[in-house]
Amino acid sequence: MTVLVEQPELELEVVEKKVDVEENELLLDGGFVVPETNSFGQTFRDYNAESERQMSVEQFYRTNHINQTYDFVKRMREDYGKLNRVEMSIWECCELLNEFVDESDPDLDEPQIEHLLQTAEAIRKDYPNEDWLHLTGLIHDLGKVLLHPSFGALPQWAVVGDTFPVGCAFDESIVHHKYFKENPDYYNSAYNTKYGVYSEGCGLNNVMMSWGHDDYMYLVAKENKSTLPSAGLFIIRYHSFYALHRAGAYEHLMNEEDVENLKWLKIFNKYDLYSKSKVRIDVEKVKPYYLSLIKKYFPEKLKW
Ligand SMILES: O[C@H]1[C@H](O)[C@@H](O)[C@H](O)[C@@H](O)[C@H]1O
Ligand SMILES: [Fe+2]
Ligand SMILES: [Fe+2]
Repeated sequence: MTVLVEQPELELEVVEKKVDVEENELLLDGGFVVPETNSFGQTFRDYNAESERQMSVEQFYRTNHINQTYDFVKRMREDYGKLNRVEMSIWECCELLNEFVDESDPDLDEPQIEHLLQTAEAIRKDYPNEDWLHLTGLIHDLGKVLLHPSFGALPQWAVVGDTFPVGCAFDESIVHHKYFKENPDYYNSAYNTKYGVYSEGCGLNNVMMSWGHDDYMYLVAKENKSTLPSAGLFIIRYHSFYALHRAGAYEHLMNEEDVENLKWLKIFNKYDLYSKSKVRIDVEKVKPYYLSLIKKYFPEKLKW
């Protein structure tokens, strides 16, 4: 049976307003105050600022860039795409994430569940009618469960951090780009050109992205027949693809549907990034609302 999923409508005017706001970090974004600095007193996503986390984050990206090759990604997609490891609900997965801290993130050292709820609640305030977007906020990082022993306890470099296409040249806008010089694909003439194994407008769906929590959670949602709209699935799959949604690289690989979905991703990104703070959310208070959304868009138990 094919389930037809309604695509949310995005008024262009709204997008333009949001984009304007991006230029001035202090302006309100439909109610959400975009903070100037992260909880360490630095600007967000400053990968060079001297901080407690700078060195470990850079070390993280070095290992990530060396090991994310076309062959590695292909193997991981095949293996983890089988979804034969665990059966659990979405909420159970949120709870599993409680113990993990993301080593790639210069802006956050809180357990992941805090980040999920902070993102979702910030979106909910500004977009009260887009319940699919609230749920997308809650689940977008659930793929980090790959760090858990029942998923083979993958190393951080294979789970978190920004993502990028493999199979074509690594764009200069990617964080700590210099470490790609130690990646074997960098010297492979099939992979190191602008298009590599891809073609103009082929669609991101046909592009292999570095392996991590985004692509994995997308596979989980899709294979378990989530009824989230395509924009929701797109956000989950590409939210770490900063070279695209922030720097505008790789646009030549997008098709028309990608262009539409990218508008929602840009909105989402502001909440994902700037809601990171030390302000705790009362989990028990908001839990019933999110359980009702999970019920609407997902089966009770999912294969992971
Ligand atoms: O460090 C962060 C973190 O791992 C996020 O979950 C991911 O989406 C970002 O792109 C990354 O830079
Ligand atoms: Fe993420
Ligand atoms: Fe996130």
